[in-house]
Amino acid sequence: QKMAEDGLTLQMVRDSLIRQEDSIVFSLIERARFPLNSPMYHPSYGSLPGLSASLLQFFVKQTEAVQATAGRYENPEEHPFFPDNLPPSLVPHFKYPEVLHPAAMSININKVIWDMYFNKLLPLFVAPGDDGNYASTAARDLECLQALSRRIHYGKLVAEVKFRDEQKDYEPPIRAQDRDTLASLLTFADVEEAVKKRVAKKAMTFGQEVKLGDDGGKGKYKVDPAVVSALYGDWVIPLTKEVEIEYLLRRLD
Ligand SMILES: C=C(O[C@@H]1C=C(C(=O)O)C=C[C@H]1O)C(=O)O
Repeated sequence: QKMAEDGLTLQMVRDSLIRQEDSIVFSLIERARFPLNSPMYHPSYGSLPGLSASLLQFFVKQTEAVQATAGRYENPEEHPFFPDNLPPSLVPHFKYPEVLHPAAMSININKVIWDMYFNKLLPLFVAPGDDGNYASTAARDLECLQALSRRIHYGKLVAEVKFRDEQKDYEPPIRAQDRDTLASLLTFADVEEAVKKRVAKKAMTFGQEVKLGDDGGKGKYKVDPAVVSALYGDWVIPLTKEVEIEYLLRRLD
């Protein structure tokens, strides 16, 4: 009956995930303009009023505080990386559609996304080196993190539509808190394959050198399409499914 209210369909949710691929690929391309710039990831670089935090951590916390004040986290699609002690929104309340079960609010896997991004992904697509552009680089990192986080937590909406479409199939494994059965119910291997191929193609299309006349830089991309495909196959898709499962486990609470 809720379905009629908000008209949400699996196709709409998938279209949004496809659109979000653009943001993810572009944010990776923008980050790849800068080398690793590792000093900003070391705790106690500079003299920051955040005690032992790295410059990057300081940057993210301060930016999230500003964005929280401007209402960013009022949107159920947004999840902060440092949710503790965020200031309240100071803008008038916007009535976002209430689509999800209230338990969705308790799910935030940004710690896992943070570790994956800095420890695994980053070294795969940025050049080594240091050009001193730490603030710009930190801003690009946060763009990547936020785009990835939004996509992965979109799993809540994916799970909600799948649950509504096949409530009878989902209820028994939810009651049994059976993760494996839920995982196989919500998996569509053909969709996953298409996603991995499409993001590689987007990395080729968006990351090519655009030239007039001769196609000089053929085969050279700003971010390796194979890395983008692996990012999705190894982390984005599995983490989206993890969010889907966490949501479904609480769906009947
Ligand atoms: C997101 C979905 O659920 C699962 C996860 C996918 C993904 O993260 O891209 C793709 C297919 C499903 O196995 C979906 O069905 O679209």
